[in-house]
Amino acid sequence: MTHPLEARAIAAGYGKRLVIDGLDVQIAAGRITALVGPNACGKSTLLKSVARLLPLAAGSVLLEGADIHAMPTRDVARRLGILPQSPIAPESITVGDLVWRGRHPHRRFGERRTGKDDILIAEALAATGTAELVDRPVDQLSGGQRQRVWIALALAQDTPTLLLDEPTTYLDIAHQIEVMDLLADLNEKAGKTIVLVSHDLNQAALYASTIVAMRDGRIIRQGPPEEVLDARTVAEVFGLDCVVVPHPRTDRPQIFPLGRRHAPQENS
Ligand SMILES: Nc1ncnc2c1ncn2[C@@H]1O[C@H](COP(=O)(O)OP(=O)(O)OP(=O)(O)O)[C@@H](O)[C@H]1O
Repeated sequence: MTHPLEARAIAAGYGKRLVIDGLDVQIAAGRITALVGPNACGKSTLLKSVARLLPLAAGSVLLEGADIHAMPTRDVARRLGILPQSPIAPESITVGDLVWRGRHPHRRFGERRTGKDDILIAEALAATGTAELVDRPVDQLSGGQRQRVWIALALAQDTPTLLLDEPTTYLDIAHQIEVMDLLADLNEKAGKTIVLVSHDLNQAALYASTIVAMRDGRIIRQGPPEEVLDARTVAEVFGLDCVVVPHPRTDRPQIFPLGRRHAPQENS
């Protein structure tokens, strides 16, 4: 089976320093995959590398089975939507104009905006609760409003695969659930493949069917939350002692940190 996205022995970093080196990952089609791990372990670097936002020092990335580096940019943008960690909007752009940019990869030069564009933009604004912000300049929004507008842009792009770097940062708890429910819905109903970076292990456990746990630029464990999110992995990846209890509704593992771990990890 062809994976929507696959990294083969990739190396990437900044300047001469490689953050990831010889890393393999296969993203399952039609699933939600969460990348978790401590600050600076390389989650964003991995996401940017597979999205072609960062050059590879070695290895290859396959998007729907084809070498992403050999693909025209427009073709990549039709297949892959990405929400980077700190996206920067053009100065004074309005919400409506920013979300409209999500439609650009789908049109030829000079082609007019169509009814389908209008529908997809309206849907993206409605799904993210940003329709009433449509005429506001993006740089005057709150952090949470802005984050939802960027998600709307990624949705308007209407790609089969979405990569989202910490999509719920800046969001209050209700909006976090709203965005995660929206992603779950897109995954279930539209079959979208979703890869997200998350610092919230419990949220990742609830929504993702695959957890990829990273440390020091390497994948330490990968699999369903029930298999990956145990006390041993949390100790190994984050250096924390914790208890794991099943979520009362879903039975998915939920982590309660007890404190930093002082004992050597090998003795766990
Ligand atoms: N633009 C950059 N230039 C130089 N070094 C960078 C750059 N971006 C990231 N790094 C470094 O690469 C390493 C991995 O960073 P990365 O952003 O991939 O980590 P992360 O796991 O996403 O972290 P966080 O959870 O803090 O967002 C870090 O040491 C970081 O300082």
